Amino acid sequence: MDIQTGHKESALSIPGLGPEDRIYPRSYNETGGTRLVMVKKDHTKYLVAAGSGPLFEDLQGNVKEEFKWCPLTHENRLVLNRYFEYTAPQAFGTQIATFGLGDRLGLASPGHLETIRGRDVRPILAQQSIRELNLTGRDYKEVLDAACFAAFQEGYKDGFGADGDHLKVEPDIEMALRLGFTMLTLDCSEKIDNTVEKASAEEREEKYSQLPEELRRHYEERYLDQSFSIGDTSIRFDRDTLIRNVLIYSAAIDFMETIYNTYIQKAERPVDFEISIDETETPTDPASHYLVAKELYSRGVEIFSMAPRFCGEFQKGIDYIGDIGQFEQELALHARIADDFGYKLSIHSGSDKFSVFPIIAKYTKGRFHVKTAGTNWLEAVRTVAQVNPSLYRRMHAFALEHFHEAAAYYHVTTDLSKIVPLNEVSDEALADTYMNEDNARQLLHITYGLLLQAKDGEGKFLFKDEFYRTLSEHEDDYKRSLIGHIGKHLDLLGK
Ligand SMILES: O=C(O)[C@@H](O)[C@@H](O)[C@H](O)C(=O)CO
Repeated sequence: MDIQTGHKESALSIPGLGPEDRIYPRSYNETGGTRLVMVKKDHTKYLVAAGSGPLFEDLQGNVKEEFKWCPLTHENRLVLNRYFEYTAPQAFGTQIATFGLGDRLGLASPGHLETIRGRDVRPILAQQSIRELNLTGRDYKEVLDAACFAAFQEGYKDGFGADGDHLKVEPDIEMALRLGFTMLTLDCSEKIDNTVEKASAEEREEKYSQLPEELRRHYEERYLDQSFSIGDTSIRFDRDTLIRNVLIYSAAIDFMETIYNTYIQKAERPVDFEISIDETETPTDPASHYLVAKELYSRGVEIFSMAPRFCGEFQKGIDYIGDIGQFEQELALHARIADDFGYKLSIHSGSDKFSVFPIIAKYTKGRFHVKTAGTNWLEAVRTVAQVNPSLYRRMHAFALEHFHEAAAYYHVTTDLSKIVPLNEVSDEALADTYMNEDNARQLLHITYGLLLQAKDGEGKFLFKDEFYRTLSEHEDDYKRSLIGHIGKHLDLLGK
């Protein structure tokens, strides 16, 4: 099979590739006497090197008929990073919109890059939380390898990021930084006191009085009975408001400062630092967002983005649930706070929030960070439903049986009784019936880990191997599905 390289030499003709195999022409590169391209043979991808030179020598692989066939290993990914800077992740800072495209399978990034290419937004391709790693059985090396190889495969040279997402403890932060992640999302949910909103004023006073006198004085001197402007809106911290915010957020703010001073300030390269306070029971009042931001910046902590918990529901894989008028009112304030302090507003669980994307685009003035992950998993499931109905039926039935185990990891309000029974749906109607209905979307969304890890009595994967093989056989179908669906997200975000 030949690849027209547009180079003065003849086309690169690679022996041993059959009609089912493929060459990825955008991956083609030449350096120092080596010609390199990515191919897929028998549903396995390789880097194929020809010629000679340091790159040919540095890549690990088997030489056949003067071609070195190099597997997509971590070691070969590091070699690519050394020779081709665009295959390594980078930080982006606060001035350009960024879009998180968490890829639980390690298969979605080529489609993501095809979608985002040429748009005024940059992709954070390697974005997985520890929760996702635990549920999929992957690690950060694999996540970052897949993203780097995708950039090489697609010849995407505009830069991509790598987000250690929802990190809560220092060992995970150290591991992500050591592996070269360029963004850290610090999850402060376990430092936020959610009991405060349910307490009485007397109980809050009592709890507040037990805080160190120095801490109480710190906040009272700076905020008590003070008013602050957020655009045309003035916020004021009366005693009860201040006490509530100090009880809810002061430990989290100290945690943010410690992590910033310990890791971000001392990092050897730029790291985008995101604060996540979205996965808490307590919606983030704009006044609370302001106080957290004011405290951070007064302590010298500068961030890339902040993810508040918005009013309403940002549930996984479905549109916004709530009063859009109230959402718009509060988002305008959240966006203004982020703008005034110079960071970006971050929107978590951004998958499919189509009804609020125009509002987000408007008030962030197109400078945002939006995170998605589950929606590209669901597009993979949609593709399987279209081309391998038997596999989809088996996965769907398993998901129904194990849904409640998965519901422990994600907050959803799925009503299983509203999901049409499988035996009432034809093969041809599976994708439309289930991938366009909220309850079925959430059923398949949150059970991804159980589905991918499920094994039979002999230790053989029930679905995973067939799932990956099906997506490999229908690589272009999956890519088209992603381009359409993720493209809809970006179109509505004005990108
Ligand atoms: O599912 C997860 O654990 C993560 O992908 C998400 O929580 C992520 O932070 C996100 O908001 C993507 O929608």
